[in-house]
Amino acid sequence: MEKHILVQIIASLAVAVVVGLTLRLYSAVVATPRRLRHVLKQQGVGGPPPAFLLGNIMEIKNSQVISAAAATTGPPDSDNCGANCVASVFDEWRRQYGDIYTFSLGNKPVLVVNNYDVLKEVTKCISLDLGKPLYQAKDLEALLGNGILPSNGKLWAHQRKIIAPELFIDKVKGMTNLIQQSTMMLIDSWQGVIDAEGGIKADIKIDDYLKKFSGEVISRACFGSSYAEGEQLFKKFAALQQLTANKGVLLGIPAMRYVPTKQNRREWEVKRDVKELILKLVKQKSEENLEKNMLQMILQGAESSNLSSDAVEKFIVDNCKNIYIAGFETTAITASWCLMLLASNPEWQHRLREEVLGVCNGQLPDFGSIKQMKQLAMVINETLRLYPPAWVVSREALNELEFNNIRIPKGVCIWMMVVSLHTDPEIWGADSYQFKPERFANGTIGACKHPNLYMPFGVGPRTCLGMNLAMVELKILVALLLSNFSFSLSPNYVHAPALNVNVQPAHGVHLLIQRSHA
Ligand code: HEM
Repeated sequence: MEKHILVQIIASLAVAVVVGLTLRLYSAVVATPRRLRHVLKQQGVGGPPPAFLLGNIMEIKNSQVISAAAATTGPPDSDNCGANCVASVFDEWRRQYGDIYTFSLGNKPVLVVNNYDVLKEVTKCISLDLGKPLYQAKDLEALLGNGILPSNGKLWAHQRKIIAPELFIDKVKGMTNLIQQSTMMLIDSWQGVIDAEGGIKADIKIDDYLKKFSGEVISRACFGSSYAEGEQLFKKFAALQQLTANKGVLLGIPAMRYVPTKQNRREWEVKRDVKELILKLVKQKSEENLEKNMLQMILQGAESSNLSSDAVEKFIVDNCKNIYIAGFETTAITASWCLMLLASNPEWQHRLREEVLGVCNGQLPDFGSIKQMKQLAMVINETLRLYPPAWVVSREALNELEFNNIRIPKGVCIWMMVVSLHTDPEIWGADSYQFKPERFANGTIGACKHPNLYMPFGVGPRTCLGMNLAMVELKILVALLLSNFSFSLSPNYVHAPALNVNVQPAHGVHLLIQRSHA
């Protein structure tokens, strides 16, 4: 009899657990997203109807496939810039539903904001209630962990306090030598290819060389190692990034990241390898007892945080991963796009070379001289306008917020479509899709109607910490390359901006590189 009662109790408990879990799942997947969309709809914000579980992911995915088919050979068409590879479906929704609309990323409602008054308030908001989307921390866990890029609240503030001073402009000034040396290594390798091909010019796919360059700079500047020492690590990062990008639509599906699919198992394995490699590097560098660099600061920051030893390890590994990932590919891709644009616009290439040679007067470009290269700054700004590596700046309302009388309930994400805003004719004028660096002659303020909507480095308190380093790095690199070579597009170049994690050239950038004075 007693046994019978026990079985009944266990069965009732099991039913209660199953019902509880089902209700929670229903709430997370159906009821909450529906309620959030309803709150927005009541305020006149519409959008495409979401499909069960996937939301609108398939429409976005299909529009990217169509955009990828728009690849062209030769110089880029005036409207085939970064905006072309991502924005088609978003532009269509904007036409249909207006400047503010909502779509669903899996079960997550996302508010896309193109309205300037609302954007003005979002970009100025400094509240910790406007944070990074929580889905990013979950979906990109293997890649970013809980480092500075996806974290929020007190943890984020603590990480920023540790990392920011290491990237202040006076610190970057001290990195000029190593940037010059890393560029000279790149120049030597291109000279070598040219020599092997007869000594005058060579057809070179530049992307991997530029990645090696930016990897060298970030390894030496932030971690006191070299690209060669960190090479294995960079390869693992690339593998992790590719595994994340391969997930495509699966990324948005709730709980998919826990399923031991072949892809997920591979991701867990690479993640373990990355952790081991970083910890080995940290151990080696702290034993060398060199001058303090970012690695040492992250180490100190972790140790002073009253964390358990596992948590200290995680803090270090996650933040090292974040710095590498934030600064490595973004800078390399910008350099690729910049050289592609200079190769397609010989008159600008000529103007910049004249400027560099005039300012440097036979010396290497350095921190002082690059400040005088106004046209170089204009070209880099224009590159980042047309091909911003980060095509969207995203946030989540971690508590209810209000912008320009629009109530944004907790849990709604906000997307600022950088690629669309950077080419919006209302902001930049009728020539918004064209490469015209002269628009930046008087800085961002003179270039467009709403300067806060030029956001290649993001906005507000979460603005890119590596902006100074990236700009100095790009200026020294381009100035030195222009003093040594001239560039034209190779017949092998296929222009196809594509969306991976960043906006990048799908088939790489092939240039004919000729030795100057050859
Ligand atoms: C052309 C090169 C680069 C571009 C276009 C770029 C762009 C960005 C963007 C768009 C964000 C997000 C901002 C936001 O959400 O508002 C960001 C964040 C960040 N970037 Fe960069 N970045 C570049 C280079 C670098 C470099 C070289 C480093 C470091 C060595 C770096 C470190 C960071 C960090 C640490 C954050 C996180 C800031 C935070 O959340 O508080 N970036 N970057």
